[in-house]
Amino acid sequence: MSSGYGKAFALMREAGQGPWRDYTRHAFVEGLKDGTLPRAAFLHYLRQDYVFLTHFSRAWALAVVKAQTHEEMQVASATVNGLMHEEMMLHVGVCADAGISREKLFATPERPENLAYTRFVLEAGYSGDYLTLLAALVPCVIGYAEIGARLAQEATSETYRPWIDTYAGDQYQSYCRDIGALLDSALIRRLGENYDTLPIWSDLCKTFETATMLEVNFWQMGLTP
Ligand SMILES: Cc1ncc(C[n+]2csc(CCO)c2C)c(N)n1
Repeated sequence: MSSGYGKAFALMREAGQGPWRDYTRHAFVEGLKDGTLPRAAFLHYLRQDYVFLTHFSRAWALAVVKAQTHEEMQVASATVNGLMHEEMMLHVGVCADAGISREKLFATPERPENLAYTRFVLEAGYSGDYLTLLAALVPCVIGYAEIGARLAQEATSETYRPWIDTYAGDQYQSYCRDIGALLDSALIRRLGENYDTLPIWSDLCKTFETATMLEVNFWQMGLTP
């Protein structure tokens, strides 16, 4: 299922396949699939995710700063825009329907698992270059595409269908193919075609794997409102 999101993503996913499986097949994900995830856990997750996306938008803004080409800047700035004007607004809408006001959503206390993940990604952006930052961002972005695509096929309940469709839909899948291509071209531009033979490659894979493990913790947090 890793095909379609580029070569570097497939290699990084392969290098950290244990954590990747824990992330994409977490009990929270399986609960979305069969509809057994309690509504309270889902809403708790969404509120935390709203906070998560605030910091994630800031990290993508750092990618605008660290970019070296117009296209690299465009992808990053379009992502900041999409996150703040679309994805975060979906969360605002679902929470409003569940009686959680904007004020309450904005004031959500941040859980440590959430804080650890976003500050890890931001640190990759502050201290690292564009490649390091992308390696920290990609598990989150493409992981949801993989989860959405699988759940669209395997879901046995309609309860969480709107959530699944957001990530399984053509628009999000096509965006993730672009992100995979961006990662490939950014690596080749800076390191050459044989980037995966260089010492820096294992550092990038480690960053990818750490972000993946932090996604596992985020799902686990979702199960404990
Ligand atoms: C914990 C957590 N991980 C991943 C996503 C998915 N996601 C994060 S940013 C983005 C859009 C493009 O960058 C998408 C789909 C999420 N919402 N929450």
